[in-house]
Amino acid sequence: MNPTPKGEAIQIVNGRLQVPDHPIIPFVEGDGTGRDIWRASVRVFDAAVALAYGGKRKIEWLEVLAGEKAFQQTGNWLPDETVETFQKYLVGIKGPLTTPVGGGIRSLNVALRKHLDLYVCQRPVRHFAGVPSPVKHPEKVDMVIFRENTEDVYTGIEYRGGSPEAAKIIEFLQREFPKDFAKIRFGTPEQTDEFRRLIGEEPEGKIEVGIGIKPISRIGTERIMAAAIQYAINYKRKSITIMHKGNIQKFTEGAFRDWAYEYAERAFGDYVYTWAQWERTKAARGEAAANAEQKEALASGKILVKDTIADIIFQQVLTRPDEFDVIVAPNLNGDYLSDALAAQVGGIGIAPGGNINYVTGHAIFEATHGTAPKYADLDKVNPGSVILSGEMMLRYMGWTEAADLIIAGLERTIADKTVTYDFARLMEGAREVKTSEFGSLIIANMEKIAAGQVPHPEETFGPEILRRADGKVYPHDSVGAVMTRAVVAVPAEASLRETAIYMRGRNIHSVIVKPDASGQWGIMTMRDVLKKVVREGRAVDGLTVGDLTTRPLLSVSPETPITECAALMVERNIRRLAVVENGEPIGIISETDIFSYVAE
Ligand SMILES: NC(=O)C1=CN([C@@H]2O[C@H](COP(=O)(O)OP(=O)(O)OC[C@H]3O[C@@H](n4cnc5c(N)ncnc54)[C@H](OP(=O)(O)O)[C@@H]3O)[C@@H](O)[C@H]2O)C=CC1
Ligand SMILES: O=C(O)CCC(=O)C(=O)O
Ligand SMILES: [Mg+2]
Repeated sequence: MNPTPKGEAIQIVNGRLQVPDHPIIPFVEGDGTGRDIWRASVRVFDAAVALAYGGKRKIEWLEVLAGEKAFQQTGNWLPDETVETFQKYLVGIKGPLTTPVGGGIRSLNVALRKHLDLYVCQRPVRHFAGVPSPVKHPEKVDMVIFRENTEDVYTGIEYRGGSPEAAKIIEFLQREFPKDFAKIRFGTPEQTDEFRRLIGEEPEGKIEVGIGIKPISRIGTERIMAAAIQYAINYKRKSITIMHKGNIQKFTEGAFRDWAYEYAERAFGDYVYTWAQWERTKAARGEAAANAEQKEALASGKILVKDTIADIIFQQVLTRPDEFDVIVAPNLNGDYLSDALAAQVGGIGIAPGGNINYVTGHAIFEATHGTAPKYADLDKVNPGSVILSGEMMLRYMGWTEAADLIIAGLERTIADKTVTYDFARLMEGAREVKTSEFGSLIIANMEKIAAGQVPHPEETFGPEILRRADGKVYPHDSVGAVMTRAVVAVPAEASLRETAIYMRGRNIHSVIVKPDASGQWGIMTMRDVLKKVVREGRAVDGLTVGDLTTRPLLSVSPETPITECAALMVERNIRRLAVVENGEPIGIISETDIFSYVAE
């Protein structure tokens, strides 16, 4: 390990991350393609931070060893020091690490998640304009997988067929649960040999049955569900789908579904409406009453919590992607689904993730893909997944400006059709570039965007979600503590129809309108559409958001006491206000936010 760099540790105080200007962030470069990818990615992270904060902030990187490099240098695949360093510094990032199939070491990736109890594997899946995709409407894919990250068959309690351990478990089942033992198809030498004879093979007089154990707990289910619901509330997501194979695995995945529903209703009843509620109402008062209840709940802004069985979900996310938003899954289902969904938006080269414990604050960000060994050291693969994992890390730290810049630089680079082999092979007119070149182009584009030399790509592509207040702490009874922190900003030229479709899809009632020539931000609300278009009988086509925008923004600061804000809203007869800090909108405060505060 390198000597500890100058800088300070990120800490968590009263459940909030405290990020110094020079945080020490441990990283593992990873095996295989990890080396090329890390070299390109770290340059992008450093450039984004430097451009966003003009030298005031800087990440002090601390390399820690894991995988092949660790084994070569220390004889240990995952040195204790690595785990301790991630423990100490709270937030880190890693490249992929190799796991052999059928034997050898257990996964180091999984070991790290378990050591730090990183119970959330958060994998956003969204489409970047211009990225090639095998589906017709990749832009409809905007989902976030919340994969439970510490339980399930991923726990790794397994016994090799023919081993004394497997024999012991089988004997135990035979003795204590004979009915269940009888379900093992080849659990006795007689059963095994009978089939061997049938296919003309010699009997062997022995059994070889591998045994795996799948633990799924109530508390483990509740904490992943809590993270998913909180995310859906914070980011105005409209539904949460529980993915499970509970029809077959009744007491593990079936229980996962039931516990998730129960918890959602118990802990977040004011925010969600569940299909379990719908079923109960249907049983008591009929289907029409259940439908009416659901309709009313969703109209009031509640998030729909539903479930889907794990096999059919793979078809539904392809054929009806707009019906899926946040997806909560047990460990293995989430693993499968994240690779499959990545394909819909351009593949695993652009699939980021974060392993997070929202209680302790520990987090290690990493790509969804593995080491892709056939491409190792060829400077060929797409570094996009690690770059976007770093973008998630910066957002988690509250360094939103740097994160935004990475997204903008990446979007511009893709829009320019300068891409790595995986996109180039599917994109007409693309110029294939190396891993390192792709990183350099993102940096060059970020520099131009920061200097205002090229339009920010989001200005061309429509709605942008501003998350300027992520990670900031405001006084308990102030607007900042209860406001909605994700602000949807659109350019005034955006079409009204497209914006209305976007707002309806996400159940949002207002959008912030980007500054006009005088630098003033504006707002357009659902009510403006009713008042200025529908009531007046105007045709929607041809109208832009700018036609309905109110400028300047009527706003409050995040420090405004909630009582004062409520008085202003009542006095002016308005339902929502922008929250502005240093001249920039950082949130929206609505009647519903204030009502939730009162209810809590
Ligand atoms: N978190 C982790 O560290 C993970 C580690 N692994 C480990 O990685 C090793 C290899 O696993 P494997 O199943 O081959 O899966 P990989 O994800 O490593 O690679 C599978 C295929 O995905 C494509 N791919 C992967 N990374 C990129 C990239 N950066 N840019 C473009 N395309 C990419 C390539 O497709 P194509 O051939 O079409 O070009 C590649 O052949 C295993 O030991 C596995 O256990 C796996 C997943 C996660
Ligand atoms: O640890 C590994 O090797 C594979 C892990 C994996 O595929 C994942 O977590 O998505
Ligand atoms: Mg995987």
